[in-house]
Amino acid sequence: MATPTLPFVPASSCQVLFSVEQIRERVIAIGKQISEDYKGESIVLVGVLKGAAIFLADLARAIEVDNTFDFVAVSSYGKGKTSSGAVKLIKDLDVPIEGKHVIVVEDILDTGLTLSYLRKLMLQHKPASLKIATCLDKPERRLVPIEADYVCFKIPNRFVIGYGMDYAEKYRNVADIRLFPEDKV
Ligand SMILES: O=P(O)(O)OC[C@H]1O[C@H](OP(=O)(O)OP(=O)(O)O)[C@H](O)[C@@H]1O
Ligand code: HPA
Repeated sequence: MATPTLPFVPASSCQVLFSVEQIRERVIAIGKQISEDYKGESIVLVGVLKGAAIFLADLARAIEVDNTFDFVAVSSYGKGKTSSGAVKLIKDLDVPIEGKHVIVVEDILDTGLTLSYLRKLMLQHKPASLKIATCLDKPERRLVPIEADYVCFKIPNRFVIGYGMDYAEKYRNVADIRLFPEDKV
């Protein structure tokens, strides 16, 4: 028997948590903060595919200090909304980060498993410094102790979509950030 597929939930039926304007304001503020913190330095932004691609694109343009970017890819959530707990590296860095000021850029810090795995991995490359920037932080869900240095918004324990964040690979293109209905997963 074929596996039943859930009906598609249109993004328009999901409640807006943060509007395009609210996101823009916070990204600009974080970009400004980073520009002050790294005045006179060069930084490497390391985006975590795929979710962070859109936040990184906006953040990089809000940062005034010299910056380059690279991407890594890890996976733990697969097609669903719950983490399998096992983080796998799918794509490594393309450029060396030894001796560089690195900021890992994430769309969301949830259980912390992804970022604590990545932090260890990045530290093995001996960067001059390592910080974390995340668009969203869901502190109630944390399973391992890790905090971000730059956070656009702290959110409650609800599954969100949009601005790069997916449910089963969909909704990444939604321009704002929305709550995914709890009864639809
Ligand atoms: O703090 P955690 O519980 O580890 O969750 C955060 C991670 O989960 C999502 O990635 P996902 O594996 O869904 O891949 P994606 O970026 O391609 O959506 C998100 O983009 C973060 O990387
Ligand atoms: O709330 C979420 N939405 C999308 N992806 C995620 N990865 C961890 N938490 C989330």
